[in-house]
Amino acid sequence: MTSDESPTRVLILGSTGSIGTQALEVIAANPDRFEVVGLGAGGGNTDLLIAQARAAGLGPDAVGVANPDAADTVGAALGATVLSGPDAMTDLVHACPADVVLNAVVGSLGLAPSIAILRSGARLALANKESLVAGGSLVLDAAAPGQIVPVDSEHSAIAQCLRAGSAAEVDRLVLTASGGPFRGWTREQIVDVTPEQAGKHPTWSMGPMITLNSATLVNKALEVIEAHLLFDVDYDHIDVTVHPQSIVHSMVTFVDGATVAKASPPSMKLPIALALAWPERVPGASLACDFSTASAWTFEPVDNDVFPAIELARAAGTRGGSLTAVFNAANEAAADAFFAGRITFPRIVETIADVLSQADQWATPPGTLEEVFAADAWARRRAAEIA
Ligand SMILES: NC(=O)C1=CN([C@@H]2O[C@H](COP(=O)(O)OP(=O)(O)OC[C@H]3O[C@@H](n4cnc5c(N)ncnc54)[C@H](OP(=O)(O)O)[C@@H]3O)[C@@H](O)[C@H]2O)C=CC1
Ligand SMILES: CC(=O)[C@@H](O)[C@H](O)COP(=O)(O)O
Ligand SMILES: [Mn+2]
Repeated sequence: MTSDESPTRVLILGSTGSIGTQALEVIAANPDRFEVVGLGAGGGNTDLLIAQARAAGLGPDAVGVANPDAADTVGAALGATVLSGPDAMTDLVHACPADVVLNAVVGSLGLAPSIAILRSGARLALANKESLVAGGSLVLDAAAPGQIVPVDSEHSAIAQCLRAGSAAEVDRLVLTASGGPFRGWTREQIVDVTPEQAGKHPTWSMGPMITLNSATLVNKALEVIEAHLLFDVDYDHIDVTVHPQSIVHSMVTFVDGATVAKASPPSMKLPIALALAWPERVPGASLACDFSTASAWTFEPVDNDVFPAIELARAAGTRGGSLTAVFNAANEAAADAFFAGRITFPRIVETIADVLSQADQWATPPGTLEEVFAADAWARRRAAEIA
């Protein structure tokens, strides 16, 4: 960016979450480069949202809150009604012209906003991987080339590695996984895992849902689907390796045998800043690796017997249609049941498998968003019944 350019206008959906708050820190550190034009959230933390809106100098017309009661609270504090209700995020996209919209809400409820962002012509800085996994080809069809820029650390890493060669020169994508808090555990050991144990990620501080997904390796399963969709690489050319240090964020192996890796200490500020400024890098976004002291980076295979989620996702993704939406929705419902103490930790992924085994009707490509929503709703119902 040159000094005579105006700042990039950024709208943040999910501003009160882990990604949203880090994005606001990136923006606050670069006021000449970025400007916040709107904020949206669920309504679980009205004090924070009000403080964020005031700090950004936003009026109520640039704020959206899904929960209507929370929206009343936020509106009262900001002096007028804010956008509210289940469509508040898409309404916000329509109300706030932006250059970049960061979709950092959690879950497949991010799908309609992702489509609205793409239709608005803004760049979609995509943290909400569930919207891509659920919407699949519908999301890709709504996007212009290069309009979706990944925020997810692995996919941001792959996008950076791909600068080293052409698409035709790519042999394999290699996603790294931390392995989660139960790496090395047996099937017997994971039976008694509690939500509290599953909420302690070894290397990243993140929201509760993605932290649980990392523990089951469902997060990596969703990321394999995400990588297939974003980079148009077949499932049998996408590998996962367990890298407990979370410093190498993913790799690309090219046809001549070269593997290009992207490394940095675990911080989401780097991929967030890069997605907001894409294709430019933001100086000082994150610390760099320190090679003046000894360190070890290790890689090991995934234990697919104890953690079968990735193999399930490959099978669902390879069969296609809305089965990836079914996978994600079954997981969201099973995760709710686990958090509520109704099922054990291994039953989360077993529930996904059970739901997928009954989901043949959803194997055809969806023609409309409504078909995806129907698959999503069906899978939640089946998962709740099974759980
Ligand atoms: N955290 C991380 O490091 C990473 C996250 N991601 C992905 O980014 C997304 C966000 O994750 P994370 O920040 O950890 O999640 P958090 O749980 O920390 O934050 C979720 C955000 O979504 C908002 N939200 C919840 N329900 C709604 C709703 N109905 N409408 C609008 N907004 C809603 C929450 O608002 P409220 O506070 O009001 O409830 C909150 O702002 C997920 O898809 C995750 O997989 C990807 C890579 C890394
Ligand atoms: C930071 C990020 O992108 C997360 O998706 C992270 O990768 C989760 O860690 P796991 O590798 O344990 O799933
Ligand atoms: Mn990730």
